[in-house]
Amino acid sequence: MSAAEGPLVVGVDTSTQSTKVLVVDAATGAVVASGQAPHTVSSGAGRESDPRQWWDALREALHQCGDAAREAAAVSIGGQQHGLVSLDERGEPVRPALLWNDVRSAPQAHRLTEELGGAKFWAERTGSVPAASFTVTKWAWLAENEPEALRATKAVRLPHDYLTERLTGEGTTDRGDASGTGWWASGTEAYDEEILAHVGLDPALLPRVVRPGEVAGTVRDSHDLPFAKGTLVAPGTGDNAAAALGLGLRPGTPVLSLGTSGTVYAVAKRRPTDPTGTVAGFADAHGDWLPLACTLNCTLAVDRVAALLGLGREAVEPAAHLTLLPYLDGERTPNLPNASGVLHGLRHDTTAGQLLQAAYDGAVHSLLGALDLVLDEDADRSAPLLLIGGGARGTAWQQTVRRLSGRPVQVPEAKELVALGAAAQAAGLLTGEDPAAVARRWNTARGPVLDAVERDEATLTRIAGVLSDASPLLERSTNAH
Ligand SMILES: Nc1ncnc2c1ncn2[C@@H]1O[C@H](COP(=O)(O)OP(=O)(O)O)[C@@H](O)[C@H]1O
Ligand SMILES: O=C(CO)[C@@H](O)[C@H](O)COP(=O)(O)O
Repeated sequence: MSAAEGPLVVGVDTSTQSTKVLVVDAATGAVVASGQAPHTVSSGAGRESDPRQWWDALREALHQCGDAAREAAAVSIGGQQHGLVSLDERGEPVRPALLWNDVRSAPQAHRLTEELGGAKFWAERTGSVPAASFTVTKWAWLAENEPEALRATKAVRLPHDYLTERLTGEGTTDRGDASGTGWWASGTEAYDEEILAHVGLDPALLPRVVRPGEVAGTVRDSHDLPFAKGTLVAPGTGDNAAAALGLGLRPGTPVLSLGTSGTVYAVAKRRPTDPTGTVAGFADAHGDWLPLACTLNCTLAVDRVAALLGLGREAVEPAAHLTLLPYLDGERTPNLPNASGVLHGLRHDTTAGQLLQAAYDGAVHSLLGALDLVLDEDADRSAPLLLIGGGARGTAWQQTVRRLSGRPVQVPEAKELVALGAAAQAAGLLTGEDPAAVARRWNTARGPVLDAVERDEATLTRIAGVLSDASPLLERSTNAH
């Protein structure tokens, strides 16, 4: 037996690049054991992963946790949002999952928006204007490009649903992740029959939406994970909603997450309906809302620039007059799915370190442009930004966010806030507490606050100018993919 004060819970983050698992003492929030195993994502035109690999990675990450995982009284799975997992009648994937950062469905996003009443209709109905990331556009892409795969599909799941179902044997999801599909009406909090009919998706193929605080199921008999039969399984949720739980987030505090995706969000009491499409009007995992903006190019894009230059991540030098829009994967914020990277201001004396700093600046600029939009009008504009995700550990990321936001930046010591939020959700099942209150009791957001510095308006203005002037180039496909 472990020396924990309370029962143990397991929180999982099945994210784009890897699965991370924490075994947590529900009484104190102490992390008793942890594990991590990588995923592979296809390169080239699309971004796909085999869902069975997520299960294998979960098993491997749990194995790294040793005996602690066996003692878990409850488990919860948070994961990358939006991915389309299509399953056959045996529950096996019909094809690899189409991931959130696969932009091939950009034409379908555009077409669906126009066909069903325009951006305002979608924002009012679902909270969001569909971009290529949204599941509904991927379903429409499948219908047009792989009709046989579509016909073979007998169940449609999101990444976290897929793993939860393999644990419990029941098809379930939650409001947070459902709100990123494009077929969940945020006004009525139910699947939208008109949208589903329009894209030819039978609602019977979709999982049941479990309410916050409800048990999604229990661990079934036949599986190869170290959980005991009957272990409670919480609803789980999308990774951003899970991190919001993991931080015990209250309205008015903005979060900037630096991972494969860059995201900026806050908890809100009012249902978001942004017709410009910059802010996605997601639901959070406990009854409020999570207005959020997301970029496709964050840590991976900057790491790629560093690798091309042969530099380490921290080898930056002030970028002076150099602008790099690091849209290596196309971009979602701003909505430029066909874009590629653009460099402006190169001179004989430009250094590699300046080029790298310009990549950081370009990546952070896109996120900060949406910061005020995700906050309620009465939010305190000088409150610290919470910086999370793998990139938050990097000094160059921290300093770039600090300089371009002009705000204090708080970096929580806890590293895996998505998995921690899932663990808090699992703990809430045992104690009857609100998971965000559990996380506050665990004091998960504690960490150093970097003081505000003067905002670098010149750089922000320069990047905005290049973005605007390069607009025809950014809308054009390079045909490299
Ligand atoms: N010490 C570090 N400094 C800067 N970046 C880091 C550091 N450690 C990890 N990262 C970045 O974190 C990213 C992974 O972050 P993570 O939030 O786990 O991504 P995801 O959830 O999308 O899988 C990597 O792409 C890497 O660039
Ligand atoms: O698409 C979004 C949010 O809308 C992304 O935030 C995904 O949820 C992937 O997250 P990471 O794996 O990068 O953390």
